[in-house]
Amino acid sequence: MRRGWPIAIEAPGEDRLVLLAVETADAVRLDTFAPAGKCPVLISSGRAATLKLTNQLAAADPDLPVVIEPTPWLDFPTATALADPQLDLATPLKGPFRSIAVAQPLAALAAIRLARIAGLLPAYFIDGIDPEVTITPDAIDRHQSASGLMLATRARLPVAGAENAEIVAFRSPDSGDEHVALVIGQPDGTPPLVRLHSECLTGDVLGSLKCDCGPQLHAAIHAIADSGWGILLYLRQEGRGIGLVNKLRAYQLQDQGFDTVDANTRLGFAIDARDFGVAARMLRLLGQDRIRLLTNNPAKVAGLESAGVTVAERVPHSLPANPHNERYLATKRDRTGHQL
Ligand SMILES: Nc1nc2c(ncn2[C@@H]2O[C@H](COP(=O)(O)OP(=O)(O)OP(=O)(O)O)[C@@H](O)[C@H]2O)c(=O)[nH]1
Ligand SMILES: [Zn+2]
Repeated sequence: MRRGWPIAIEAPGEDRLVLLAVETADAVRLDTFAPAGKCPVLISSGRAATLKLTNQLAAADPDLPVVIEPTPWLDFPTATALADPQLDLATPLKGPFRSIAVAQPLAALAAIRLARIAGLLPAYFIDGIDPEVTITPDAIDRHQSASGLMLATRARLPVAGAENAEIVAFRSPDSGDEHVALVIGQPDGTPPLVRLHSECLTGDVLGSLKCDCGPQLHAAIHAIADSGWGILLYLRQEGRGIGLVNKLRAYQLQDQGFDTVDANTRLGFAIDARDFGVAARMLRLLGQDRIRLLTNNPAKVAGLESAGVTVAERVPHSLPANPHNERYLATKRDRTGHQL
C-alpha cells in the first residue's frame, strides 16, 4: 500500500474487497485499477460523519466504513479531498455524493485498521482490477498483536536521572515495531513503579511545547529512580497509534482550530488507537504482573488490567502547563477522561 499497489482483503464469509489506497494512488494508477474511469471510494465512519456522508440507509451500523457511489465527478482530486481533511475549510467539496452500505463489512473494517498501521489516510478506491495479492483480517491484526513479542536483547544503559538502568528491547516476527523497556534500579520484591510512555518524536526529541510528553518522560525517569526501582516502557505508538505523519496532519487541523479529539475524528481515526496489550506482555516478560502505574489516563489502567496486569495503585503524573499545551491538557481532562 505504501508503494501505491492495490491489495485485496478476504474475510471469512465475504467476497474479496479489492482496494487501492487513495493517499499513495495517482491518476495513472487509478486508471490502471479502474479502466472504466469510475470507481467507488471507501472512507471511515468518522470521516463520513465529518463530511455528513454517513450511510444514508436507515439501519446502518454507525461504526462501519461507508462506500461513496461512483459518479463522473468522483475523480482522483475529488477522492483526495474526500480522504484528506486538510483542505476541508479551504475548498468546498464537489458533489452530490451518495453513500451506500459496504458489502464486505469485516474486510472494510480491517482495511481501516490496515491504513492506520501503514500510517496512511484511511480511504480507498475499491472494486477495481483484482491484484490477486490477498491478505486476511487475521494477518492484519497479528501485526499489532502482543502474543509474538519476545525479549530480543538487554544491556546496561546509564541515563540522565538514573545511572543504574538497563535497557531491554523487544521484537515480534509480525511487525517492525521495536519496543523498549528501561529498568531502573534493582527489583526488590515490591511492585515496580511503571510508566507507559507512547512515542512522541516532536515532544521527546524536539522539545515540542504542544504536548506534555517530553517533560513527562524525564519526570517519569526521576520519579522511578526516586521510588527505588521501576520500569519505563517506551512504546512505539506515535501519535496515540496513528503514526507520525497522521499526527502532524492532526496538528495542522489543530492550527485550524480543531482540538486533539476532533482532529483525529476528521482524519477518520479513533481518538486513541493504542493497544496496551503490548505493554502488558512486556511487563510479563520482565516477570512483573503487579505494578504501580504513573498515569492520569484511566484507559491505561483498564488496558493493563484487561490484559492480566494488576495495577495496585495509580500514581498521578501531571506537569505544569505552558501557553502552547494548555488547550491540549484541558481537552484531555474534559473529553478523554484524564484525571489531572
Ligand atoms: N493523534 C494525536 N496524538 C497526540 C497528540 N498530542 C500528543 N499525541 C500523542 O499522544 C501520546 C502521548 O500520550 P501519553 O504520554 O501516553 O499520555 P496520555 O495517554 O495522555 O496519558 P498519561 O500521560 O499517562 O496520563 C504520544 O504518542 C503522542 O505522540 C495529538 O494532538 N494528536
Ligand atoms: Zn507529545
